[in-house]
Amino acid sequence: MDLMANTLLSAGASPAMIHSVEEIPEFTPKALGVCINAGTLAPDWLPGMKLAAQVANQSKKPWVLDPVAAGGSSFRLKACLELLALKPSVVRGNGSEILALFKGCVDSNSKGADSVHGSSDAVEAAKSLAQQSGSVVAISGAVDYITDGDRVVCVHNGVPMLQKITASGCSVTALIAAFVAVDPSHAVEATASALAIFGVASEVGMDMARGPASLRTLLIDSLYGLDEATALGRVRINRL
Ligand SMILES: Nc1ncnc2c1ncn2[C@@H]1O[C@H](COP(=O)(O)OP(=O)(O)O)[C@@H](O)[C@H]1O
Ligand SMILES: Cc1ncsc1CCOP(=O)(O)O
Ligand SMILES: [Mg+2]
Repeated sequence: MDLMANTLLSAGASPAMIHSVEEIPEFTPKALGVCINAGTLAPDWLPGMKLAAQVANQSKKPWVLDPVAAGGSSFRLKACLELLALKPSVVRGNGSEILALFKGCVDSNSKGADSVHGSSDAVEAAKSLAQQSGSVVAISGAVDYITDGDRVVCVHNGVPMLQKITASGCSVTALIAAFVAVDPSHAVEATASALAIFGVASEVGMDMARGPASLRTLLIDSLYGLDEATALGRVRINRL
């Protein structure tokens, strides 16, 4: 939650981390976008997540799902599939998470929040999942893939060290929610842009980082200080 909120603040967004069902009906309509993250899922939390998705839908606000470790347990997979059925604008996961959602079964090789698959292993699953769900599906990894079931856009920014920072994936999903909030009718473009900008910030930070802990800090600083020339000069996006 710390890294997610600070990522959003650095990028100029205004985060609020809300859990309670008492607050969600009043709070959610005020937000321009919602991010629902399954990371620390518990039975007590699931009703709030579903309610937030429903209120976002009623308020015509985009919402984005991060199905953290979806293949890790039956409870988690069922919850993520129920959330996906509530029609997020975008679902962003790593290769293993997108494959678990597509196959609808737990993964006996699951490493939990970390992927055991490359992002390219999940491209066909992501296309089918996007067609079935109506959501834009993004797979993160060495190359990020974003699809609406028809187009596939690739983002080549980022550094491998991001895998050593917990919640880097969660944070880029939050950034996707902020970008989609700005341009809800172009969810593919907004998602690719968020992934590219997060990747560029990590590349800039990596020039001075000594390891994951310093990169974590430099990532936030780089995102905050990113200028248009650096962003446009370093973004690498193409079509598959
Ligand atoms: N090998 C890599 N090279 C460059 N960027 C990467 C690599 N692996 C992950 N990333 C980037 O790290 C961020 C988090 O992605 P990922 O590690 O796949 O998510 P998660 O933490 O949910 O598993 C994304 O912005 C992604 O592009
Ligand atoms: C390690 C862990 N366990 C539950 S949530 C979480 C963070 C996962 O974050 P990310 O998918 O961004 O690495
Ligand atoms: Mg993750």
